[in-house]
Amino acid sequence: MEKEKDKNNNLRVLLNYAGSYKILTFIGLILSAISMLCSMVPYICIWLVSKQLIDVAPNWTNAQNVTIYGWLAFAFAVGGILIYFLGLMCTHLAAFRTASNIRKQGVKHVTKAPLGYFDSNASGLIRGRLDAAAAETETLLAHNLADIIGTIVLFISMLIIMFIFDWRMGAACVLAAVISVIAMFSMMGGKNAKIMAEYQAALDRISKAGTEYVRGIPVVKIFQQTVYSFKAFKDAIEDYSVKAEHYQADICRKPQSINLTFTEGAFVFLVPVALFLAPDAISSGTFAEFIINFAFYAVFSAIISTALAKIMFAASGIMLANTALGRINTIMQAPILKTPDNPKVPIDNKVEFVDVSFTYDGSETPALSNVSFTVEAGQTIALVGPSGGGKSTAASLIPRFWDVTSGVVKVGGVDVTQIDPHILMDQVAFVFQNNHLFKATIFENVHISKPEASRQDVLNALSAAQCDDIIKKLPNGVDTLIGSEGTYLSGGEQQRVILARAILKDAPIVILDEATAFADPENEVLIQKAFAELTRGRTVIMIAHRLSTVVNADNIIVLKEGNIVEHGTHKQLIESKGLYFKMWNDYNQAIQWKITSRKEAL
Ligand SMILES: Nc1ncnc2c1ncn2[C@@H]1O[C@H](COP(=O)(O)OP(=O)(O)OP(=O)(O)O)[C@@H](O)[C@H]1O
Repeated sequence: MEKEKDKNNNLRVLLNYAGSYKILTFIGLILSAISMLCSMVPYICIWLVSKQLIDVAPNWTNAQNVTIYGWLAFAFAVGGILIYFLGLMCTHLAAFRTASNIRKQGVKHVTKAPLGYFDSNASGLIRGRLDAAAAETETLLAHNLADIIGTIVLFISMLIIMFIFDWRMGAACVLAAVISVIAMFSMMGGKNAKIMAEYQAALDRISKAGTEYVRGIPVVKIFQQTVYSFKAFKDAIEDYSVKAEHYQADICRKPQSINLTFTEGAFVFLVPVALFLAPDAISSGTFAEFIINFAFYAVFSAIISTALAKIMFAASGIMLANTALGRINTIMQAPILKTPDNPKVPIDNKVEFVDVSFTYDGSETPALSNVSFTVEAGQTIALVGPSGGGKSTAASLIPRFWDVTSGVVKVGGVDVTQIDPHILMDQVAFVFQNNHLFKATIFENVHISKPEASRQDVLNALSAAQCDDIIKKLPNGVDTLIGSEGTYLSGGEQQRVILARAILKDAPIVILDEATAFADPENEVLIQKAFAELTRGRTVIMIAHRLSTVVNADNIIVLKEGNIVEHGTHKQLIESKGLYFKMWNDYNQAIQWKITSRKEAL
């Protein structure tokens, strides 16, 4: 019952996407129903012609209405086809508009999602999902719905006609159809519905794991692995084959055989019933009419298989559209970044965390628990600590990649949720490790952070980010398209261009995720210089992986499992001999080891 309600709701939701074009769907459905009624008329005409011929036999010239019936049959057959096409045009127009509106509204919705949403939902992937789901709804709206309505009308009129001429032979034909339909629905209903859902879910898992596998091909190749090393993909394939075999062999085999037998042989009961009725017809002198009726039902029963085939296609279309709509709904339910009704303006560049806790959606343990700290305007603080401690999470709450679960993050004395998102974005520049360059020129890649900047501003930013050597060696200098025709930048070079982008933005607050690995020592020196340019005179929150870069920070916050376990200057933390002290010793030992190995290698 609930499910039926869901389906109806889904259909209503889908139809609402069509906007004013919704009416075309209804017109299309009505036309489809009319065309089905038209397609019945030729059969009745055949019956009438046969009856008249037998009535006047052997004086055939007395059969005056034969021509009229012939033309009538022709007119309704052609008219039915034309009306059907007209109906399809309407449903197609509405379906295209629906799909296009789904795409537009989906994209519009996700652009309002917080940036963090795109960490786990790559924008390309969302677009792909939206596109595929929108296309899947097209089939339902353009064809399946019209076919369902047409088939319902066809069935009702068939039932009426079946019983008009000879109810006994009519019942024989209907019985075959009923058995066929029962067999078909037994594959889908009851406990089989659950198995079918599991089968669909296995199919979904295989497709997701397949995508992950394709993404991971470089890793698989590098480590000389095979597809079987991708356990999730292998498991998904195996699980699917078990479910598919069970579904096909145990669930579908019997009902499908019954369905096909009675769909294609709708007259299996007709012949025995006719043989049973024939003697009566002969003795009562109505054998001629009996033969006409028999011929009519034999011909007419052929429609049953067409109607049943249509129902089957329509049922699978509805299922597909339902799953598509489910996918669309998850996109439409993406969280929205709330904008303040009466935005406030930050008064300075101070950053404050007041009792902040944050738990990722779907996670049970908080990534941050009751975290409080203050970064005065112009100060530099470093977030350090073991992997998974919550450093990146804390940094990402400042530009509202996510909103806190409890507590407040303030910029310039104002809760970030009360600042106009555009102003907040202007206030903060962030350089994260997963920032990437677009397939565009170096100039465009930097210019994007401040569209009103002049060419000279961009060049100055590149220079400040120590990019002069990169530009010098490129064929078209700053106008070289990167990511094409063999023009690729090394990791360290890319990092410097990204820093130029942040320098050009000239935001007073800088959030910096210091990269863990650079290509070579030369690049590293240049990057440190670029960092220094970017952070000069600004409020800086730095996620530090190498402790050498935090020694001069005004405050170091040590995060472990989402809690601040220590804070203070480098000197204070070394003296207190806590976690930072231990990390510092480990770090120095690692450096020592690196230097010794290099010396030995030389
Ligand atoms: N998008 C996400 N969804 C769910 N959990 C997440 C997400 N990002 C991080 N986490 C979890 O939140 C916790 C803190 O992660 P975070 O990335 O902030 O730590 P970190 O200190 O920056 O780690 P690292 O030094 O390895 O970058 C971890 O347990 C992590 O698994």
